[in-house]
Amino acid sequence: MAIKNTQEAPKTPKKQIVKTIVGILFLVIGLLLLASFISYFFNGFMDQSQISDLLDKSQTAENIFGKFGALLGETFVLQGIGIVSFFVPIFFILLGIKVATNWKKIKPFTTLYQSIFFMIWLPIFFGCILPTQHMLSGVMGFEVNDFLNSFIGKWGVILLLFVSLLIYCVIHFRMTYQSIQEKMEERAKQKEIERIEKEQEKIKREQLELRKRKEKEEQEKINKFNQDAEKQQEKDLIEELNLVDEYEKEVIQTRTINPNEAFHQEFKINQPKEEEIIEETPLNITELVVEDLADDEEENNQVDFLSINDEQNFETEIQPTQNSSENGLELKVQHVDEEEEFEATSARLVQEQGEYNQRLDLPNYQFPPISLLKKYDNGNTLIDQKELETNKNRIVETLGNYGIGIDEISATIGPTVTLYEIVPKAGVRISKIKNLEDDIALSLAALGIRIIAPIPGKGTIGIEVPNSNPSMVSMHSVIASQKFQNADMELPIAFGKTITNETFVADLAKMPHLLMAGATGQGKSVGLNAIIASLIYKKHPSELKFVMVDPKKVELTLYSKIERHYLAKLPDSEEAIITDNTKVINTLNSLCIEMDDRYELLKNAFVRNIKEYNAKFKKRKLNPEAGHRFLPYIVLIVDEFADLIMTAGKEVELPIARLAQLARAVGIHLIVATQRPSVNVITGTIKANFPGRVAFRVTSKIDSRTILDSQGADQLIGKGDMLYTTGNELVRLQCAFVDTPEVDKITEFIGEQRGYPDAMHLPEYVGEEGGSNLDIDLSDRDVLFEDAARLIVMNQQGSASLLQRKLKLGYNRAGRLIDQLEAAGIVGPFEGSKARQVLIQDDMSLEQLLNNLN
Ligand SMILES: Nc1ncnc2c1ncn2[C@@H]1O[C@H](COP(=O)(O)OP(=O)(O)OP(=O)(O)O)[C@@H](O)[C@H]1O
Repeated sequence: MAIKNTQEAPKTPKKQIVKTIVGILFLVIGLLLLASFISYFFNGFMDQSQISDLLDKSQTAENIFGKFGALLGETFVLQGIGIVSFFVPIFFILLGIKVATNWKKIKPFTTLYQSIFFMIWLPIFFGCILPTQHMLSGVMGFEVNDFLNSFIGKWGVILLLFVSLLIYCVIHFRMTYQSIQEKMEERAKQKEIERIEKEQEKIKREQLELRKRKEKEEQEKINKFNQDAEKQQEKDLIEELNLVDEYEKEVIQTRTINPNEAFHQEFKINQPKEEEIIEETPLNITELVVEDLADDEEENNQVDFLSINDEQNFETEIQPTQNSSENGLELKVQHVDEEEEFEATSARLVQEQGEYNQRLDLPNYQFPPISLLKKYDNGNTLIDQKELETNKNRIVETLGNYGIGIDEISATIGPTVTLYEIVPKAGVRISKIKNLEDDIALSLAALGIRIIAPIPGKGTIGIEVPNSNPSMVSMHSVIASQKFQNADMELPIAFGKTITNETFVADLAKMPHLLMAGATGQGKSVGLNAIIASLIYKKHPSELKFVMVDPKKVELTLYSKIERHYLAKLPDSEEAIITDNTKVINTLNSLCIEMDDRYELLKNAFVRNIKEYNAKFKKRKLNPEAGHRFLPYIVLIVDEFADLIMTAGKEVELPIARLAQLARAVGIHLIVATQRPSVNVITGTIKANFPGRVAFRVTSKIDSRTILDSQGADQLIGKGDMLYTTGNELVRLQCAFVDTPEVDKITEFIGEQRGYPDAMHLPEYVGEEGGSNLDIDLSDRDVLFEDAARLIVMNQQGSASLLQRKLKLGYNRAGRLIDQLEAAGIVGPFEGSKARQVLIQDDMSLEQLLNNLN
């Protein structure tokens, strides 16, 4: 929809003409005075006598404008105010330009007003410090200084000049103590911002280098993997070849001698006797063969030929082996045959049983119907023509005030914001519009103005203005959309709608990990629910598992209903949704083990990623007896990452970073959300491995930079207004809204259906704190062991958190100490949520025990 800018009507030409003429006259006067004054400075003394009689033609002046110029110089410069006379021509020049052009930036009267002080001050100043230089002070400066000198003395004049200058500065530049302080603070802030920017840039550079390094490493890994695979393949082939070789020999012998094993023995041990036995034995096929053997022992091939003719199956077994045993070239023949045979087997299996269908695990599983999601009344964007017109006028006006002309302006109405696209007049600098961001926001009296200058791919400038009546984007509308329903993606996520009201669908498998940030109450949890719902609407329980970490304990609990369908957990844990931060470490490490296991499977299957692997598995080319299985995608969701980092630090960061670096190929994807996108939560390593970013509204520009590497998230308007990027351009979206009752309905619908017996079990991980006391070697005690023992006995409280707090330790070390204390009999065994019992009651007994230990 386009609104054309109405151009200002031109002024009447007559008025313009008069103005132009007057302007030129002023300009000429100014230039005349200026040239006369300059000329007077060089020739003034020579011309002084020439102007005594202006009408005497015999007398000529050196001044550029002759006697008239000399007279002007004499009057203004020498007899008047000295060098400051130059203010006069400058004023006329400015006035001339102003009148002729009406150029807003030129303000001659303001300039005059501002220079009056110096027109008085400077002549007195020159009169005081250079009393003989009349050209500088003029007669006025000289006389006034003379008078003041006689009145208050030379030092009095100097003081007067200094004080008056100071007062002028205070008034003119508002040079108060506070303002100076503010300026200094501002400068310090500016410096701080610059420092942060530099740091961010450094981090960015480091990230880039890290990413490059990672890619190189990964490439090397892949190369090594391929080489290993090739070597292994060759080795396998040679082994098989040898095996078949041996087998061939065995078979030949068996064929020639069987069915009588004893006969075979005899044949082997004593060949000459053989003939005799044959003679005595009634004629049969075996005898025939042996007979042949005896007749022509050198021609083994013949024997084979006969044997082959004897039994069809035998032929296929012997033929290739026989060839391959001759030289290396036939190796390939053997390989091809086996592959063909293998292909034939899998093809036969597929023909008999059909392709493997993982969904048959739960054949009657019903996907939740879309009707479980609520339709919101205001699903369609309401166009308020008046609001559009007002905003357009204000934008045009504001830009006009800063001298930015507009050729064209158009509006695209989105669910929460309207994008006004501007085509500026030729020659307008883009940075100028960008700098006016705050002014435009002020004049539109709205939060959340974002200026996109220029809009990538278009030659226009975008100004996003929030709608006064934003419309809700329902989950229903995005799930029901063609775009989502027909999405040909591995893990499609319907985030919401773009500014052009199109459903926005992204593939988590491509991202491959997602970092989400936003201040509290801006829509993070709703966003997570939208992601989970999108995946559930597309993926069968056999194809997707979630690992959920929810330190807030309330956000993801609803999903416990679908534990037996969609969740994965550690084998020994009761709850599938992890709310205890200490358990997270085990789960993350367990996921790392799962990742390594999956890589092993991929390696054995000679494929590079989960998609190829599963495709091969479905074609029944991978033997389940060799450990192969259909691999569901695993999506790890962490709702409050800052909390985890605070409590477990590196112990969480390392497995997360490892998963983020490597897990994409094996179908493990991470979605990490945080309220606090500060650099100590989202560290460089984490950031470098999470290319997908979603930012809801954050409170500062710095937070926005941390999450998006650019500002913008601080200007969002909240309530699901978000920016999404995968490293290229930012996309502004309105996140789809899915309410708790809707999630409840979906999980209930799924939960009521038949599921797996339990949540998917992740591999077992025995953490450092997981070992039994029997494993603990008390001769290798922690150096803080005695301190910890004394602290526990003194407080009579056997908890790791006490040690963490008082001794400033990480969780793991405190846990290890507690285990050692338990092994030493100072504290009792683990009692769930209660603190451990302290078994030593006083210091004396403790010292005794410690002595014994030593
Ligand atoms: N996409 C959306 N559309 C409309 N309203 C929304 C949307 N997302 C969030 N809201 C509104 O904002 C409120 C807070 O959202 P949400 O609970 O997701 O915030 P949050 O960022 O998770 O907060 P916290 O970090 O404190 O949990 C919601 O109750 C809802 O009213």
